[in-house]
Amino acid sequence: MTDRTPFFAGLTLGLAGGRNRRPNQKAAHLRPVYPPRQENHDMVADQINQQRQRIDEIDRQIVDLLNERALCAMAIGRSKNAGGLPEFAPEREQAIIDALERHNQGPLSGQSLRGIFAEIISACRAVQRPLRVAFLGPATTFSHQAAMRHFGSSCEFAPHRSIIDVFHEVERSHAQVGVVPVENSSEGQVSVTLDLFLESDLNVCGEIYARISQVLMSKEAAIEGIQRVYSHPQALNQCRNWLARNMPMATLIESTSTAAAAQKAAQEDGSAAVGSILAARQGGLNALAIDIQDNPHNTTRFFVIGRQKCPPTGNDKTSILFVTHHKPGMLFSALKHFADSGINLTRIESRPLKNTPWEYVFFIDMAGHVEDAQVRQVINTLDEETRLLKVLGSYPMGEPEAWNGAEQAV
Ligand SMILES: C=C(O[C@@H]1C=C(C(=O)O)C=C[C@H]1O)C(=O)O
Repeated sequence: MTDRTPFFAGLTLGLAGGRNRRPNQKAAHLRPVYPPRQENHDMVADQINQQRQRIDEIDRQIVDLLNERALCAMAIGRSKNAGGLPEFAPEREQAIIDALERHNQGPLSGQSLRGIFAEIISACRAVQRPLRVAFLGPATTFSHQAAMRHFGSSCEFAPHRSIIDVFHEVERSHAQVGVVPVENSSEGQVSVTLDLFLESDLNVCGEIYARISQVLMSKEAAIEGIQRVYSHPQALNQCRNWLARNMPMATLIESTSTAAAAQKAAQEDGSAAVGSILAARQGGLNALAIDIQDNPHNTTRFFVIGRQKCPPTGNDKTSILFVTHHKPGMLFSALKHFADSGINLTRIESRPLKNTPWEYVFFIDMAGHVEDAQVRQVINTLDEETRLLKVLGSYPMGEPEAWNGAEQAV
């Protein structure tokens, strides 16, 4: 991806018009820094130099240690190849991050540490074999960003035109994993994804929560000149009130993705797009307003799908789907098994069964792993009582992303 200078000009403009900052209030990093008074100057310079030398020394040690770590990963990769095991081991990656968070004494935050180790693990995975990650493209969609944050940048990211293509790529082994949206905190279920699980044999082997900050972007310098706003229907819905309040005269036009909308806005005068700050940057567009989603806590949950199953980590979720017999009390009876076993349900959703009108398939997420005795037992009972039951997978419980605001996403 290339940075283009106009984006930065546009971003500054956008921030001034953004929701959280008054026009003349400068961000701390933009305030002028004055040189220290002359008498302190030498002492300060000396202190800084000393610490910088120390940092240079530490950085060299870090590089040596990282290479030592990569050599271990290569050796593990060779053993896995010999044993026919997949290179990607999500449960091990989760265990590493959890243990390091427990070990961490600060001042680095847990979130910083997670980001750093996502990249370290990504690089060590890549020396075995780069992980190929299929996602709903084009580049810069929220799926792409969620995938990059979760898997680090040392992967092959493969954009696809539709969610069904992402499933197919993983099914055909063209990619080891795929990232697909499953639900949004404002807009609810992503029905295409749910429906595909009925037909597909892929497993859910991870979940990613991504805070969604929507940006209004355009090659125009101000909102006033904009007649058309492009975006994915989900994104337009997420910003419906803001758009009605701030640009009531603009026509809203649906696109296949937020990234495609940004491309359209880059080609047309008088047009804007709603999408990610990354899409604005990629398209060289001005960010005219940031965080325009009506719900400030707008979050999308993604599933990582793969052909492999994920062993327990001690902090997992399990997703299943089932179809009950069409008799009174069947859903109640199914849910009662979970209640009786004290299993915490984290989501329940239904979708119509396509080939049997007025019958439904239920999707349930629960705390626990399918190898846990209690979860196993309830699933076995349900299997006997229902017309169809499918375990979609057990996977490490994801953590909702801490909110830094759109500026940090730059
Ligand atoms: C090195 C391994 O392979 C991969 C890389 C990992 C790492 O860099 O720590 C962890 C898990 C795997 O996805 C391993 O399985 O231990």
